[in-house]
Amino acid sequence: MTITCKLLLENHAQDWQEATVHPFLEQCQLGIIQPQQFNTWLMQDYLFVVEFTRMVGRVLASAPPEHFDVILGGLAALKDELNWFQEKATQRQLNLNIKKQPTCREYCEYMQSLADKPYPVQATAFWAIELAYNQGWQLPGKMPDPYNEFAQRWGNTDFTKYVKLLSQQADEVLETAQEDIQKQAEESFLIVAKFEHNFWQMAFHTAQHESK
Ligand SMILES: Cc1ncc(C[n+]2csc(CCO)c2C)c(N)n1
Repeated sequence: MTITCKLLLENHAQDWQEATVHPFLEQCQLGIIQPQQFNTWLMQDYLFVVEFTRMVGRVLASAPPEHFDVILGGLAALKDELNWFQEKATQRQLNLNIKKQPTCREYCEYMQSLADKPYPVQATAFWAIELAYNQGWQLPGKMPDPYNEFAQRWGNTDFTKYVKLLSQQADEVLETAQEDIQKQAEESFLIVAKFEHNFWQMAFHTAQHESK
């Protein structure tokens, strides 16, 4: 049987729940997240998005030309995204010239390792990483300021449509992929889910002295 993005979400509902539902996001929604927790997330996520941008560049390099439109759209959005992170950091007087925490570093190393994987595996991981934020920031419901800006950024309908297109592209190539490649795609989905959970944990359990 062919694996699809929908089936991955159905077959691994528990793992996906842990990736997208977390006290960090719930406490943003309640307006009670501590600044050092939020700032740790913001700074580490900037470093993550830098590496993610490189990953998307490599996904483009592996993709068939019919998939370029969507991926190039994603890369254009990342240009804006990186500038926006810098703006947010400046507003909060955060220095982005910092080291990655181990969880962030391991996730980034994993994204680098995807370069050696067949395109259907890369396309599945790419979709899963984007979906994690699309759902995670949307599920808790309307957030108070200043978190609403973050929730809107990744929970809005245009971003949801873009993530849907990513799933269609992944499904399309999974359909003709050999069984062992489908298996690798499934593994990549589970690894992304685990790293997403760990990333929330990292920010949520940050110690005060580690936040700057
Ligand atoms: C840990 C972590 N996982 C996923 C994303 C999702 N994401 C990566 S780049 C980007 C902008 C649009 O492509 C989005 C939403 C993230 N930021 N951080």
